[in-house]
Amino acid sequence: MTNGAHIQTIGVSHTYKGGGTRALGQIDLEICPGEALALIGRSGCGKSTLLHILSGLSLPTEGKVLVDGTRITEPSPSRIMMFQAPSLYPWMSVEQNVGLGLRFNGKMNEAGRRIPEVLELVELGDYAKRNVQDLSGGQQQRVALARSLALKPEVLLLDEPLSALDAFTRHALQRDIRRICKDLGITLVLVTHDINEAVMMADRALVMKADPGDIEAEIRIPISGDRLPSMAAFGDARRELVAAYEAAAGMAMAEAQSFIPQDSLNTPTPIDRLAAN
Ligand SMILES: Nc1ncnc2c1ncn2[C@@H]1O[C@H](COP(=O)(O)OP(=O)(O)OP(=O)(O)O)[C@@H](O)[C@H]1O
Repeated sequence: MTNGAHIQTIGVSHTYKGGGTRALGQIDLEICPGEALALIGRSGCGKSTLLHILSGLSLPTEGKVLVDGTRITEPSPSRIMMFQAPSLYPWMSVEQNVGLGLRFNGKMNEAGRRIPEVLELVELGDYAKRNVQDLSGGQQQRVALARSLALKPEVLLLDEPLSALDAFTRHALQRDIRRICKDLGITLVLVTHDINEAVMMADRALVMKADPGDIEAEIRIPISGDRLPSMAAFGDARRELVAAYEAAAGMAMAEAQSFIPQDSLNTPTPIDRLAAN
């Protein structure tokens, strides 16, 4: 269990060198310890740029990011970023891949205890000795998640890590990542194009607009316990988010709806079916 980190951005703006694209206008936001926050918006509105700045991988052109009151100037193993590709070493076993973060951070003395612990958390306890090449895409993302968790991060930053997965696997991971972060007290920030993913995973969603990237709306998603797309509260939050997305993107509702996987509009999703059995 960590305390989760408190994150604050003060006047953060970013202009890329070269082409001079102003990717972010002026972002002032606060994320509470242990909160799950989604950044959502059309392509090019600056979601990934903001996530990279929160991780310390990029420094803003102006403004600053404070984590627990301290200005960040570089990446840290306490703030882990996960991407669409799980980036595993294919010739290594599951446990060797999970131990890589510990190895690179000089913490191999913790491997014997931490690796089995985090493999249990991601439900891969029986897969420790397996080669990662023999795992499905969803299981490989679970290995990458276990590798991140082994470092006991205070912040997990997700840049659409589930977008390449099938609907069933994706829903299961959305549920499990939220549960694990809540159980461990990790502050979660995720970038997604998928409105359902935001409602499945986040306590709050920030809807961004482009030119320059800015926060246009904030939607709270106060659904306690397990979330299912068939719940009335889920549908309410999704409708609110679609309306905000539509306004931010300057598009018609029908066009905004086309960004949402149709399988979860009104029909039961794989997760609903799982819960019903
Ligand atoms: N390395 C770069 N150099 C110059 N401009 C960039 C660079 N990376 C991103 N941009 C520009 O900055 C703006 C914001 O890009 P960013 O990738 O943050 O948006 P995004 O909302 O994450 O988009 P997507 O959803 O497509 O990933 C865009 O106009 C993009 O073209």
